[in-house]
Parts: sequence; structure tokens; C-alpha cells
Amino acid sequence: MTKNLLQVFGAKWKSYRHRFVPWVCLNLQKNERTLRQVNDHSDKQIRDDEVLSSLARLFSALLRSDWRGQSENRLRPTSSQHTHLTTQNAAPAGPELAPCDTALQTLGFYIDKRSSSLPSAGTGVFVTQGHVPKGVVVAMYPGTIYQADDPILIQSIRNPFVFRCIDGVLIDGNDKGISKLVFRSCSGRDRLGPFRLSDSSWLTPHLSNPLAVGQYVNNCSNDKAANVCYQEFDVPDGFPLELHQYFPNVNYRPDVQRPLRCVVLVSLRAIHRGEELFSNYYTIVH
Ligand SMILES: C[S@@+](CC[C@H](N)C(=O)[O-])C[C@H]1O[C@@H](n2cnc3c(N)ncnc32)[C@H](O)[C@@H]1O
Repeated sequence: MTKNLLQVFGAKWKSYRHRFVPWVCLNLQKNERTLRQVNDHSDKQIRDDEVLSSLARLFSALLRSDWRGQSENRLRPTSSQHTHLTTQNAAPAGPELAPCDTALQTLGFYIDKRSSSLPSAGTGVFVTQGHVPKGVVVAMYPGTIYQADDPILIQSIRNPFVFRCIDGVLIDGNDKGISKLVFRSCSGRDRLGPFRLSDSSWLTPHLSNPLAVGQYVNNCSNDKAANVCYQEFDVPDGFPLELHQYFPNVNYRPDVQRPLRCVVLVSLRAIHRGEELFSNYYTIVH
């Protein structure tokens, strides 16, 4: 009986401790070494231009394979608009492919949510097809972007999916409840003519951008070392307009005078098919 109670308490504690401030502070000290190692090596695991070109390659492939798509009411530019805005990355329409197959073809791997390999950790993210090389973008952290002074109190209550960037910008990656409603509403609001500027399909079981599951990556432990790290970047003005529809992020405030903040997860080593992704919740490289 006492053993059972201890087991239940232990499981509850393991899933709650990441939100318990004294525990976080203790572990920040423990994790300083990891942070310094990353910073000593170079400020970022991979350069911003590598992140952007990898995303542009995937998004272009998704657009091509979804060109005649019947999957959802995604707005597409007319052919004349596309000719006008097209980039070197956006080649003509290709054969229709499911987004996961497009990811596999373009990046050489595919990730998906599954029951975690850690007891009591709920859902995690796994490499389900292919092989991830070291130093590539593996996943994106979807969600609504709140500037440091935006109101987020109600959305943050009992919400383990709020990600804090170094400069205080927050990303709410919760795909349920009020967070879901807020993302949908902001995503529907922000359009430029026929173009959607963000992707809300991560709130459904059918993802248009298969990388948008980064909020489900679990924290590393003594047995399971981190194999991915978070890396922040801002989307530059020159990013092709027609590809914005695959960014799983949207600003909460419509009048934000700064580029869209995004967070990607970058591989720290080669990751093989069947392995679960683990990050360090207290290490961000910006
Ligand atoms: C951002 S969510 C990750 C997704 C989560 N596993 C789920 O199923 O919703 C963070 C929560 O996952 C759980 N978690 C993450 N890493 C864990 C670990 N190493 N051990 C136990 N629980 C963990 C904790 O409940 C934490 O508050």
C-alpha cells in the first residue's frame, strides 16, 4: 500500500518537477556546463542561413507535392501570382505526396508522436523513418508567439507547453483548449491577399508541416541524454512569401514590429530510426 502510494507520488513528481521553480533553479546550475559547452563551441549548433535553407527546401517540396492538393482549404496563389512570386526554391508542381513522404524524400527522415520510452512521461517524439544526421533541423516548436509584455496569464495556467526564449518571448505550443482557439484566431486573422502566413494544421491529426511536433519532445534524464537542442531564429523579410503558410507560428499581437520568432530543434548527434528525441529544457542557443 505504502509502496503504491510512493510510486504514484514519484510518477506525479517526475511529471511536475519541470514546473517547480526551486527544482528548475537547481538544475539550471547542473546544466550550466552543457550551455557553456554549446556556447564555447560556437554560438549556434548550425548557422541561421542553414536553418532557413533547410526549411525553405522542405516547405518548397511540401508546396510542390500539395499543389493540386485536396487535403484542406489551404489557400494557394493563382498560377500568375505564383509566377510572380516564385523563387529558385519553388519549382513547378510535382506529384502529390503525403507530407510525411515529402519529408522523407527531402530530409531523409520522418518524425512522429508516440508513447514515450520513459515511464510516466506521456507522449514523446520519435524518428519513425530514415536517419537524422548530426547538425540538421529535426523539428519545429509550433505555437502562438507572445512578446515579453503580452498578456498570457490565462493561457499559461497548467500549461506545460509554454516555451521561454532567452529574451522573454514566449511560445505557447499547447494544441488544446484556449491556446488552440487563440492560435486559430490569430492564424485566420493574419493573411496577405490570397496567402496564409501560418500553418494551423499542427492543431489537427493531419499535419501539413510534419516537423511541427517539437513541443512534444521530452526532457533528457540521466539515462537518456539530449540528442537535440533548441535554437531560436527570426524569419527574415526575404523569406519567400508563398512558403510562410508552412510556419507553425503566429504572433499573438497583430501589430508586432519585429520579424516572426521561431524555434527549431537541431540534432546534436546522428539519430537512428526508432530513437526518441530528448532535449534539455534548460538549454537554448540563440
Ligand atoms: C512540453 S511537455 C512534453 C510532452 C508531454 N510528454 C506530453 O505528453 O504532453 C512537458 C511535460 O512532459 C513531461 N515530461 C517531459 N520530460 C519528462 C521526463 N524526462 N520525465 C517525465 N516526464 C517528462 C512533464 O509532464 C512535462 O511537464
